[in-house]
Amino acid sequence: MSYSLQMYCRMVLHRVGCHLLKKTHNALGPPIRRGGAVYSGACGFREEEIREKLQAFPGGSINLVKQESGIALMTINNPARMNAFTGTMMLELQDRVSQLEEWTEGKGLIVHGAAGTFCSGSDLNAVRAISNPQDGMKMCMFMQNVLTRLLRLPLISVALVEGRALGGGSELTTACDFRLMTEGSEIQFVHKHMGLVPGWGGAARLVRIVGSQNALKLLAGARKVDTDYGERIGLSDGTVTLQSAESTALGEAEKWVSAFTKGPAPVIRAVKKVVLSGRELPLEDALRTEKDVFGTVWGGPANLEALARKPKHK
Ligand SMILES: CC[C@@H](C(=O)O)C(=O)SCCNC(=O)CCNC(=O)[C@H](O)C(C)(C)COP(=O)(O)OP(=O)(O)OC[C@H]1O[C@@H](n2cnc3c(N)ncnc32)[C@H](O)[C@@H]1OP(=O)(O)O
Repeated sequence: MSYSLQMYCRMVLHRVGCHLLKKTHNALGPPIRRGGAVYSGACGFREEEIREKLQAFPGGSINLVKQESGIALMTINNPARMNAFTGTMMLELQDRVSQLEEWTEGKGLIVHGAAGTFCSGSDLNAVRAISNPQDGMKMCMFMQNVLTRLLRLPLISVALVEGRALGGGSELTTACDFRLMTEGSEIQFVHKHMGLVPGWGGAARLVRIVGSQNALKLLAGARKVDTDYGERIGLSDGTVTLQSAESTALGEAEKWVSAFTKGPAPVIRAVKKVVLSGRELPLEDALRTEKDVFGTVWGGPANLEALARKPKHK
């Protein structure tokens, strides 16, 4: 076959391949599918198996209030155990994330702990009972799925840290867009002291938040992060101080996040989506996602109303 015929055939095959790839990409939508889990049956993850095991460890709850303001409050509630995650709380966290994925008016989320402390990680009684490698890996995959979906919610999320955030509790803080800490609170990745590394996705997210050197210090040193150090390395986005005798840390956190959720829900949710794809996707995928999301707000009610107002951004 002559060279020019070879080149022609290669060009045709290349064009057909690109066309099929483009059709597949458009059909599947952007790589970050709503509620995109990391592990599925396709990679041997049998969720029903771990759900059954986690059911055997009851106690505590994950409470959720979806407010008129568009800001939801999620409470890690197991105060007798410093808000440690029992098995049923892990399952409830998955249910609450599913509810938030369906909340189309939502704009923000504050995750906090009951009784003035954040969360002391997995319930050690449950951990001891599923300490074999197989069950440990299944729990790890389950919690990675749930926390990845939490971070990917089209809501601006804040972890409000009061008291202590330890182990899995420190990992939970990294599954929010922002972290606010109260005076005297501490975030500590204690995993090394447990002979472990993070398993709920906390290491992967921590590197993206504070950089690999700081992540190494926090994990290899199991270093306590207080408000000053947290702000210095970028793990904390602010220290919550009570403005009056009546104010509460939760109220101050709501004021803080409200600065970013003011505006129509479709626009705020679109902002989170384009930042999320910029954070997670290769450039060209992120650009395509941005184009898709732009198309949902361009000429929409908020855009047309703003144009009619002849806005002046003082
Ligand atoms: C992927 C990581 C993940 C995993 O591997 O699955 C983990 O998160 S492993 C768990 C990591 N967390 C810990 O190791 C924290 C252990 N707890 C503590 O260090 C301390 O309790 C504290 C959180 C620093 C608080 O100390 P203190 O103020 O002195 O209170 P107490 O220690 O007396 O605690 C009160 C009460 O709560 C129970 N508790 C606390 N944390 C847990 C926990 N993670 N699991 C189960 N129970 C917990 C503690 O036992 C006390 O109960 P009583 O003994 O009945 O009084």
